[in-house]
Amino acid sequence: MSDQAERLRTLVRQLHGGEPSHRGRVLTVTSGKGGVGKSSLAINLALAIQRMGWRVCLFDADLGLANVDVMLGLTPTEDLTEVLRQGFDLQRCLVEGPLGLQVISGGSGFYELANLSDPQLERLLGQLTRLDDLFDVLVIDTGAGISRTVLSFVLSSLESILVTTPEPTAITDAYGMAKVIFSRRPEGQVRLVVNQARDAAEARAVAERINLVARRFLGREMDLLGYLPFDLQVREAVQAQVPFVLANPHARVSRLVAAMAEQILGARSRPLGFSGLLERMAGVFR
Ligand SMILES: Nc1ncnc2c1ncn2[C@@H]1O[C@H](COP(=O)(O)OP(=O)(O)OP(=O)(O)O)[C@@H](O)[C@H]1O
Repeated sequence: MSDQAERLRTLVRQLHGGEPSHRGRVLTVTSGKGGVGKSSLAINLALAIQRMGWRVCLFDADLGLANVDVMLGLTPTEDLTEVLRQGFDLQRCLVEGPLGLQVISGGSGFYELANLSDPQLERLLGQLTRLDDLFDVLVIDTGAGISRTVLSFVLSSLESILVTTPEPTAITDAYGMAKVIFSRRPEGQVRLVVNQARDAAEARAVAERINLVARRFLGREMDLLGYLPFDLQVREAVQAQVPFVLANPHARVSRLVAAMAEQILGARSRPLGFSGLLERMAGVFR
């Protein structure tokens, strides 16, 4: 573990001549339970931020079972496995999406991608760090749960958006994820999004329920970034492969996502740059 931490630090020094570049923000969108609407939120949030004028890269880190490209109707030309096997530049995997959003697909149906070794994860994070000059914001859509790969991405970023629904199973798993994040990345921020909530009151009740336990057992709590109601337009947008913020920019769900984007970008930023990914991953392996 400590060897890997040292290798990561050396890599950061090599990449930046000893100086972190202090540029972009890295946001991970994650969840404890699968199927809660994480990818849908990540895509629409990335587009809402891009629409505000920021240069955004959306990385689908649900490696091996990625579907952001499908939800956007994109066909990636380069495969992430080649970056890992041959050391290709990650920039070759960038595909342009709507509004100029740049997307990197995590590949689908590749067992190898779903089971990356530590050095492969390291190489991938190193390549992401190199995108720092090209983008203002990197949105990483992680897989669900607390696997090693998911945690590597989540713990390597300082800002995480934790998605849950009001269902008890999703709430329990969201708390589980929050517990891991707070214990292993105490300096980071976790914001909660309650998807498929009846209304703002239900979302606040869900957040309070999680925070009650989090305050008591972890001594921490999460800000409620926002909520989204159940809305068939979200499902229809997935089916039509056109994100709802584009298909129906004035719909309630779209306005709620735009408000989240404004809240995040208006919030105080810690400009560590993408290089922070590796520095913090080194901390994970310490
Ligand atoms: N607010 C919503 N209203 C209605 N349907 C929704 C809403 N949010 C998500 N969905 C639907 O729920 C399904 C799962 O969404 P999504 O793929 O974004 O979840 P996920 O958490 O990323 O799943 P996974 O864990 O498999 O990656 C999709 O069919 C999506 O259209």
